[in-house]
Amino acid sequence: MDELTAGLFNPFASEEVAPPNSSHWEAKRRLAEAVRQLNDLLVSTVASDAELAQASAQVEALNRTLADTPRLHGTLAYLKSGEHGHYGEINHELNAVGGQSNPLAPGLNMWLDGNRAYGTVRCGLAYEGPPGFVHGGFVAAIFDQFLGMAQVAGGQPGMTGTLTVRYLRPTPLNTELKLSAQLSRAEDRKTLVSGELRAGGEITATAEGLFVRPSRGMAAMAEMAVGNSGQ
Ligand SMILES: CCCCCCCC/C=C\CCCCCCCC(=O)SCCNC(=O)CCNC(=O)[C@H](O)C(C)(C)COP(=O)(O)OP(=O)(O)OC[C@H]1O[C@@H](n2cnc3c(N)ncnc32)[C@H](O)[C@@H]1OP(=O)(O)O
Repeated sequence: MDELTAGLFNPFASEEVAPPNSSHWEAKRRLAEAVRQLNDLLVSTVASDAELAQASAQVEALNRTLADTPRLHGTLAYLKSGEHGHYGEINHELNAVGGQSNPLAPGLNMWLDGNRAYGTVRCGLAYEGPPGFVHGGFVAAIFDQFLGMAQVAGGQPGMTGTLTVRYLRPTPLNTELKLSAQLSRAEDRKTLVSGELRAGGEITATAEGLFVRPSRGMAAMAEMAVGNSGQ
């Protein structure tokens, strides 16, 4: 474990969503929730063209305001600022699948109980693929993140090498989905994790992930990413 992996799992180790660690994240979670609602409203509204044009102008004005505020580009920049918590806390807020403060993320919550990992997630209308059901790419993304966090319990966290998803039946929108996972094997740099996704007690998909700790180590991988986050 290193600076990045130390404490990574802690914020997730609770059945309740871990509360924000500062007023900054509290404020950002509120904004993220408002943007999630905006997403749902955008895909469902059949307002007039004039109303849509007016809404666009309002959002564009807000974007200009936020573009003029101080910004940090990427989780590593947040970590290096020293003001926004440890890596696990920052990832808990900004991760693309699990981040509470990232409106792209459906907001995956997860926790450990013994040697099993559990999680819950709900995907709104913006995640629709087949009519009324979650897009399969998001199901895979949820497994990638969930199994990716579960493998941290094995003590040798790595990057997703291979992820196999078996879609057994469609996964419904606007429904609390339940995840569970267990470590199948952890040897040297490879960790194998398998998991299930359930809706209303029925398994809709299963997955197996093989995670490989990079030969250079995770921290070196992160350093390699500096400059990729846009300015
Ligand atoms: C970016 C910075 C991140 C910072 C993180 C901070 C700490 C957080 C800590 C922990 C949290 C983790 C949370 C993750 C959750 C999200 C998961 C994702 O979405 S990850 C993104 C998608 N995945 C990739 O982009 C991988 C891209 N691929 C690679 O980087 C490399 O190919 C890598 C690391 C997978 C392997 O590279 P090698 O050079 O270290 O591997 P070699 O030495 O060749 O192989 C070692 C063993 O692994 C097998 N192997 C290698 N690649 C494999 C693969 N793709 N599938 C299956 N097996 C593979 C090989 O056959 C070999 O096995 P034999 O020892 O011979 O038995």
